Amino acid sequence: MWAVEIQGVNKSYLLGQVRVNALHNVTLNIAPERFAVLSGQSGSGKTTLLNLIGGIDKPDSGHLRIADCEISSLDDDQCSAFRARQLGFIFQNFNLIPVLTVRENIEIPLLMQRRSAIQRKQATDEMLESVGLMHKADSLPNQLSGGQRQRVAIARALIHRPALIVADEPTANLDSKTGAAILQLLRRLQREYATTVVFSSHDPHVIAEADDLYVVHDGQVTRSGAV
Ligand SMILES: Nc1ncnc2c1ncn2[C@@H]1O[C@H](COP(=O)(O)OP(=O)(O)OP(=O)(O)O)[C@@H](O)[C@H]1O
Repeated sequence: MWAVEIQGVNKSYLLGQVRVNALHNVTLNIAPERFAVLSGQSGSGKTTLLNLIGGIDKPDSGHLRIADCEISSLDDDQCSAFRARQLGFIFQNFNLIPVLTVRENIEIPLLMQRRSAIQRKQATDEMLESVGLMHKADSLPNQLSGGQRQRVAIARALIHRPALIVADEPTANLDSKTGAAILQLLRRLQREYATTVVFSSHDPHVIAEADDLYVVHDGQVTRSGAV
């Protein structure tokens, strides 16, 4: 079974009267428990591809199987339920909820799964320890540094033990030292939690960490093989 199986996927956007072909006949497979990096220039199609893998958007044609589920054929409710159970997301801009504390942000995926208060507390404490933020549990996101915010986002992405984590340039808004620390943290937890990560970036340090590298160019994807 593949963690991500994509066959003949096409995606275009209508920009006024002009149709922009963002992805053209993309076929790729990612094995479970890999740290897969999508690299490519700005505008090459990385975010479009991650949005399809994460079930945020749908392809015009082709097949997408994620964790053994054909997500391109799910309706909106089924897709939301699938995302809540099987996927974790990490974004460039952190996307934390500003009025919730660090602890409350991290436990959101467990609330969506209606886990009990005791289960949520136990799992959140474990994640706070893993990402080194126990001392910030009751802080709000705007009281944290960029690196700390991304640690919260990593904890939130992992807490429900998803099959796959989709990370769209999560180090792009961080200085190089903080970015390197975030990369190492995610790499360590990806191994510890035996999950698959699909990470988009054009940073050579991220590319050097890849188990598998895919290069996106003008909406087409080629595999560069194990690094
Ligand atoms: N909502 C949209 N409407 C119209 N065109 C879009 C839309 N989203 C993306 N595009 C176009 O699709 C192509 C791929 O964009 P995409 O955002 O996937 O690239 P990217 O590789 O993620 O770029 P970056 O590294 O700058 O984020 C680009 O030509 C872009 O202009």
